[in-house]
Amino acid sequence: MVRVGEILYTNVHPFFFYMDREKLSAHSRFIPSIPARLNDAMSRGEIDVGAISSFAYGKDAENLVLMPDLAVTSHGSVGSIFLFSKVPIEELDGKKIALTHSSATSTHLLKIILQRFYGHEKLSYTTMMPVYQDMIAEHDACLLIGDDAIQASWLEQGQMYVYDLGEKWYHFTKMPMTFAVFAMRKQALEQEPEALKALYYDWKQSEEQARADDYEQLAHSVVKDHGGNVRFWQGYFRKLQYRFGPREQRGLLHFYRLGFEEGYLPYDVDHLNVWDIDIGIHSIN
Ligand SMILES: C=C(O[C@@H]1C=C(C(=O)O)C=C[C@H]1O)C(=O)O
Repeated sequence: MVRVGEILYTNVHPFFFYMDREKLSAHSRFIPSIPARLNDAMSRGEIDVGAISSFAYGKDAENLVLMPDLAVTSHGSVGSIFLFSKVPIEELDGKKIALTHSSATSTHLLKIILQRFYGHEKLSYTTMMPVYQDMIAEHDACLLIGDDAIQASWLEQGQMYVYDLGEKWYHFTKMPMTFAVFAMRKQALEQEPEALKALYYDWKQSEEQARADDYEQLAHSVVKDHGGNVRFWQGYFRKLQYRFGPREQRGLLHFYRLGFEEGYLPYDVDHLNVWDIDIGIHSIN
């Protein structure tokens, strides 16, 4: 049985919406959670495959392999990873920032942006539950991701400075930013290649079907759970990129390089191990 991590946020829904879960249940068990929990479960060997934070792949790269061409990426603004701040971003030095406990990529991305790109030196970070009002009550700024960030942006009435981290990353690097990757444990690939192939083809097919429908059916279902309207969600999905080609890979390697230089990664992740279904694992740098 393959244990499959399923991120609960809307941004990964295109991959899961049209999956044939009944057919897959013959060999796969789905475990839904927030990214940070799935990252930990993957590194402890409690799940075998699924979407995790791209940062978590960097931390555990030697034990993991990436599924080809699946990711959650933005080329510029992402629409659901926001820093809400009481002061302009240039004035955040010396201030207190609350971070959502659900993220690994965006929390490190924020630190890189503030420290490396804005040159801020003295920041205090507190990791918290993603409850906007609590976070902002005692801090100068807070970082939210996923549906929590979207909901907070709807609540916020224009009193705060709101920064989209995908846009900031693009502004300073001119590169895309990959937030989630689909990774699997090397051991699982040795033991369950056929089940992993079936999952891969279903994820790919689901994403293609969602895109071919211009995300309409998917958006209708998201409105029921999260509010908003169909056009909003269609626009959100259209803007996100679900490919993981050479440009996205270069952007991710650049993120790892900066993460290593800033001391967040224990080693320089200078290549990605990607699964080629016909050939096996190959290294990209
Ligand atoms: C685009 C997003 O990407 C998510 C951000 C993640 C992180 O910061 O660790 C992890 C998984 C992604 O699905 C989002 O949540 O808004």
